[in-house]
Amino acid sequence: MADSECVREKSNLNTNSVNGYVKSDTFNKIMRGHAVQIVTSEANHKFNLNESALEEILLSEEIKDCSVAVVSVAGAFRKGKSFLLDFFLRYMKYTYESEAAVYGSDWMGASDTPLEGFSWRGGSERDTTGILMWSEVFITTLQNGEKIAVILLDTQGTFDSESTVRDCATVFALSTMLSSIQIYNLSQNIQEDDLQHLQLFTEYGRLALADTGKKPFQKLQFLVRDWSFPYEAEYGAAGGEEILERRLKISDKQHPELQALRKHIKACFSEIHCFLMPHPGLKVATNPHFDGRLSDIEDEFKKHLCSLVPMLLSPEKLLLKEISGQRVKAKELVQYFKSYINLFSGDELPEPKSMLVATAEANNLSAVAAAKEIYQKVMESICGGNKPYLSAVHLESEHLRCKDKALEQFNCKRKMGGEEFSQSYKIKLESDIEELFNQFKSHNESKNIFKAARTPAVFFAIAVFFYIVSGVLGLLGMYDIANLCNMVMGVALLTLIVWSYVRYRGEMREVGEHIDNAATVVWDNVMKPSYQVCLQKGLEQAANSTISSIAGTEPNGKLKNS
Ligand SMILES: Nc1nc2c(ncn2[C@@H]2O[C@H](COP(=O)(O)OP(=O)(O)OP(=O)(O)O)[C@@H](O)[C@H]2O)c(=O)[nH]1
Ligand SMILES: [Mg+2]
Repeated sequence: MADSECVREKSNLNTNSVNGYVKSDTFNKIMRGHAVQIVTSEANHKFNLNESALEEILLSEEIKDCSVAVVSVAGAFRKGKSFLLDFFLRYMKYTYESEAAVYGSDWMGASDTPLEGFSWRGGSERDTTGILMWSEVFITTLQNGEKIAVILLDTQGTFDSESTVRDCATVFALSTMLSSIQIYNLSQNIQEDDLQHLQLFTEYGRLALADTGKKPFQKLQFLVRDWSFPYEAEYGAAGGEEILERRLKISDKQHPELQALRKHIKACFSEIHCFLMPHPGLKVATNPHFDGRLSDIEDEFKKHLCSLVPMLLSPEKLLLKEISGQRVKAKELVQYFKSYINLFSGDELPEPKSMLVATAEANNLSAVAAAKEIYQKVMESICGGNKPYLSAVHLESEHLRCKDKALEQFNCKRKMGGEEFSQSYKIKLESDIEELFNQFKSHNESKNIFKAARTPAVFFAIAVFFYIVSGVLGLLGMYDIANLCNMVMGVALLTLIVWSYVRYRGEMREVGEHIDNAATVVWDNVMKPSYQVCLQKGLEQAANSTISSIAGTEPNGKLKNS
């Protein structure tokens, strides 16, 4: 946009224009509206929505049924986001408010007026936290007569020393999801790490949204501050497009990882643009007493600000917020704020990690997988598949040997993140190995033919026992009890038939399980103890007879008649 377009002469105004910038004391004195903290960042790294404040702005009679254009500025901390937004505010007031005409002929205002609006300041410590919305919503009418509302959002800068990667991703993703124009504020250049962070944050936002098959976000405007290479690409939109084209170019020669990153970014936004801003001058960057007055800002910066702001915010350039192809009204935006913030405060989304933590995690997980594979392979060769049954003691000692081998392999592997970090993965490996061992154990048990035959043997023994008892009782004339014994025998035989059917057909497996459990109970509580008692008695008897034959006495203690 030409410089002259920015300077709007209002013939009925008594203003004093110098170098295109208006000297007017009235400008900015009437600063209506204020920044409202919509999303607050809590000490426990949670984000809260200030619903009442949001509703107060968006549900006001005047705008609640209007479609909205939401402009947000995001990016690293301390890079002039809030400062830029205050110029947006000046433009909005000048262009969209009827009284704005009294301020002068140039939206940038007087050269000696401090810059006000969203809080901004110099220094190295972060200023903005959470997400702020300007309380005054600007209203304009489109050519088709539709009234629309323009909303400005300021966001917490990313990568300050108090925020986790999750905090940064949440703010960036939330503001991208809720805005129709996201301005990605960068310093000096578009670097590969800027693109990587954009990929991470937008992926986080995309994950939170239901996949509609469409591009999830609308316009992305890269804004490079302090561009120092105008001889390579000129300041402004044309130079920006040139740089953007170079940075987002995909070629076959590129590593697949770099190609994927670029494809991802292009797939996320329906429009991507770039603008190169010159340095605003040393007073802006280094003077602690700088209060934002235009007279302290370099002309080159003001000139390009004058083309950037209308390019984004003039009525014909505004982009209406759409979600899933539907225009969003102000009252609906409240709902979206609520549901999106809930998405990010829940546990459903994976935790975005720093590059080191994510790499160290992947590293340790692959070491765990390799060690587990070794354990599994060796155990497989000992007791897996069609290998014969192994005694429990033998299996246990083999398990310990293989476990040691796997742990040694895990310890030997080089891993990122340090000893303490990998300790939790070692614990995970041990528990995974125990789980695998339990599987091998039960598989091994199933190969024990005696254990497999326990259920039929128990029920068959019950049937035979009660058959004999009923015969004896029949002989003694105790027919009632004999009949009862016959019935128990019948039930035992029937159970045996059902069990055989279940085993053969593989159906009604829970019935089979109950029968096996019943057989185990009978075996453990009745048959095994009686068998052990008999065995012990037999052994005692055998020992006694051996002793007595050596001592020349009868097993009952009497002397033999030799
Ligand atoms: N070098 C340089 N400094 C700028 C520019 N714009 C503003 N500043 C200065 O940068 C400092 C920080 O400005 P803010 O607007 O508070 O920055 P911010 O990105 O909102 O910072 P946080 O809220 O902490 O994330 C101020 O001293 C501004 O004067 C610019 O384009 N280049
Ligand atoms: Mg700020």
